[in-house]
Amino acid sequence: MRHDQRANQEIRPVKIETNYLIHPEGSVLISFGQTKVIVNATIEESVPPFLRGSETGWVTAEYSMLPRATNTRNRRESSKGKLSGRTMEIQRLIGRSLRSVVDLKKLGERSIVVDCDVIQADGGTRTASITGAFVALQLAVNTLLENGELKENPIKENLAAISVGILPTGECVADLDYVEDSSALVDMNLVMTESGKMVEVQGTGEESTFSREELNTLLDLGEAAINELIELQKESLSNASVKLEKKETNAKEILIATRNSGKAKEFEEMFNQKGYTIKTLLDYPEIPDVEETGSTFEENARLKAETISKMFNSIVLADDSGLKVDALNGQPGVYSARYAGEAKSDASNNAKLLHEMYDVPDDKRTAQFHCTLVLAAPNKESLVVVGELEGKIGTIPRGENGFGYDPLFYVPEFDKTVAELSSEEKNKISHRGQAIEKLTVDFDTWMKGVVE
Ligand SMILES: O=c1nc[nH]c2c1ncn2[C@H]1C[C@H](O)[C@@H](COP(=O)(O)OP(=O)(O)OP(=O)(O)O)O1
Ligand SMILES: [Mg+2]
Repeated sequence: MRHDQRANQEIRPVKIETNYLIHPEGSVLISFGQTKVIVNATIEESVPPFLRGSETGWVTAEYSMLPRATNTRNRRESSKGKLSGRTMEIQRLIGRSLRSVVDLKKLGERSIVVDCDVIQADGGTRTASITGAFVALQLAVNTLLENGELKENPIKENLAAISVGILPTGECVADLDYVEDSSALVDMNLVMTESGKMVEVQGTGEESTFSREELNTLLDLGEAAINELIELQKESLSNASVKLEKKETNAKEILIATRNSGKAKEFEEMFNQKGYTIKTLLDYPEIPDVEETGSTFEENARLKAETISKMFNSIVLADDSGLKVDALNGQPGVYSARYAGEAKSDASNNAKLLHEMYDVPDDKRTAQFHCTLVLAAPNKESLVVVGELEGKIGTIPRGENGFGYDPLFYVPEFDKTVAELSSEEKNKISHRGQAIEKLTVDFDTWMKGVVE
């Protein structure tokens, strides 16, 4: 009898949670009883030097264990300054195993890096890593298939791994936990594919020997367990794609990477009219601000859209806008929000603008509101559109509507400032309204590239 009452062929309860973390292209938390491993797959658009120009991809893995994954604290390998032989051996095993089921030509000249981080160890961490790594790899490949980067699935078949062994009682068992593993007479790691092909058999007599017949029994136990694991992998992957489809039927929601409530209100009005609901970063207070380090509206809008799109692994729109005053050589431009300082106060910005413009005569007070919109999706070239509104800088603030520089932006054709226009009137003529109209025109063609 096993110490935890399992039957000899019985594996521990296995759970595979997909999309565990939000940043990686493929992410999985896999647990075998108390053994828990986080596996993340990352797509990189480059390959190791020996494959450059070969149109062949690469799959590789790294393995590590947190200090308190074990009963007593293990020093981090990073603080020791070198990887142990065990770590090297395990990460090579994981990489080899994954590559055995990937057609690297079909993957194209890109790499998938699979990180296996053991957060709790209770035996079988390398086999749990391999079984989870396959799922993370498939999830990452799915993102390439979904956004059209890949036309054909490079994964040939499923792959999983299990440990088997012989206990001091002479019994052959599957999926040893730490207690069993530390006293086992024979210890074996088995990696196999769905079609029953072997990828790796690592069997060792620990101060003991085993017969050919025992080897056969171990292989049978392992094969049965691996088939079970492959079923679980498939189940978790199909649940993950159901979630994705649900996300797509919600596709009428668009995330806008802004924290400006004035912009948010205008986007909401304009997108609601087109049958979309919106979310903004005001709904995600925990996400840090994206630093606007660019020197053009486009650079900043790209920074905001592409950073948040990667983070959410979804389509994201960003707006970078501002006021360009001719008499000030186009200033404040990209610095509009921070014109009077990092506090980003509309009142101080308007006061500073009036001050800078106090001696500029009426016919030299021309200005433009500019808006660049960038729509970004993971692994896809972004869509960029712009809109501009011509006007003049007033001498006293007028009107209560809108936000930002609206009370000082005079529109001759209405004989009003933008802050005196209704939101409907503003949206029809504004830089943002014009940019959204252009976006609507280009959206369908761009979108086709996203879902194909
Ligand atoms: O329709 C407008 N009416 C008046 N003022 C406007 C408008 N559109 C932009 N602006 C001004 C406000 C802000 O001073 C700057 C945008 O700076 P910008 O970095 O794009 O936005 P932000 O930092 O307020 O929010 P976020 O980056 O989170 O979208 O231009
Ligand atoms: Mg900003």
